[in-house]
Amino acid sequence: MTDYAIEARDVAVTYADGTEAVRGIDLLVERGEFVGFLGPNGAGKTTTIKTLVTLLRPTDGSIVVNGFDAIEEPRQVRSTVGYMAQETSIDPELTARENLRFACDAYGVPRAQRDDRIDELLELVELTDVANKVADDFSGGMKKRLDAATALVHRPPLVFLDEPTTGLDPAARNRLWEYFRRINDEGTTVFLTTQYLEEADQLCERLSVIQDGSVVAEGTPGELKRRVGGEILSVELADPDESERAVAVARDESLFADGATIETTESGLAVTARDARTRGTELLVALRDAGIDVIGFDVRAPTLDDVFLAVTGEGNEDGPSTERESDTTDVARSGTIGNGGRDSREPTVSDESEKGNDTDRDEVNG
Ligand SMILES: Nc1ncnc2c1ncn2[C@@H]1O[C@H](COP(=O)(O)OP(=O)(O)OP(=O)(O)O)[C@@H](O)[C@H]1O
Repeated sequence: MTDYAIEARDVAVTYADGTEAVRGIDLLVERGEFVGFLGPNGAGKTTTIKTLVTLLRPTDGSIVVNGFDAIEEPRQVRSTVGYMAQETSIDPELTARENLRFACDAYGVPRAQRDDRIDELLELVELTDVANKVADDFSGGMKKRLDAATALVHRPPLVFLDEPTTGLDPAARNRLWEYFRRINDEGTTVFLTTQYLEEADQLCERLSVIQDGSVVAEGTPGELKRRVGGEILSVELADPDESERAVAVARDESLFADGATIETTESGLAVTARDARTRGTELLVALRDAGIDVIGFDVRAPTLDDVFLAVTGEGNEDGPSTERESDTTDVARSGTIGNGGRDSREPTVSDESEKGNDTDRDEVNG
């Protein structure tokens, strides 16, 4: 048996309108790994996931998931993956238990195993106490936990989580993290996309960053941070209008090692350099000598936000600023996890269609 949960090579997906959403990416995910797939809006994350779970047919390339060919054996792929889509798949009019029963039907879980499986999952996502309440009364976090549980009724060895915590407050997000860690500890391979870089940092062993349909960086969170090239010294000036002059001072004095990046910021300047910490005081002295007042400074290790900015050239404004929804609110009927007007039951990976029957795949070229 192959050691890989996902072996995707040179995968390209072009939509019918000509949009090249994915342009020749390779992804190798070992069984049991927890990997993250990051990228700005529209980078191609969801398209990639939909292709891996066989909802979309690649225009080019090869995909093997859990040892099954995604084009030749989509039914087998679907029976061995769980997919928690960005759009919720739960029916608000059904109870938590009924939603899970529906998912068991859809995934063909043998009748004799259903009750035990449902009890087990309700316990895992801590919804046993509200098992018989309708999902419409659940908070955003509870709905997401139920959503995650429905993706696991058939005990898939590989689960895809597409921005699973978007819109949740930190407490609700933490609770879901715990749950994702637990399923991974139990051996499930997890493929996560997120716009919260802290989430990727906390959970993922390995990350791929995608931009404009191509993978632009790969590595462990630590490797990616080291690639930023040192630490970051931020200097706050009394008069931010002096930023340009402060940058010129920092550059003129050649204070920092080759490869340093010295840029203006809203409040002053920032230096990314291997020796940012050790040469920082010299910069402060040089600024004082130039008559530039400094009111604060800070040296820190790079975060994934810095990595994201360095490799994609884009800030991650969508992440932390996303509308939030409290896990503790009793009724938080969500507008943040919309299904885009589509029937939330369709398409799902539980569809039993075989190769050649593409009615459940989104429209793509090729
Ligand atoms: N059905 C479709 N037809 C045509 N183009 C599409 C379709 N779905 C997505 N796209 C385009 O493909 C590109 C990749 O979209 P995709 O949804 O995969 O990105 P993403 O990284 O998941 O973004 P987000 O974080 O916003 O969900 C975008 O340019 C998007 O507009």
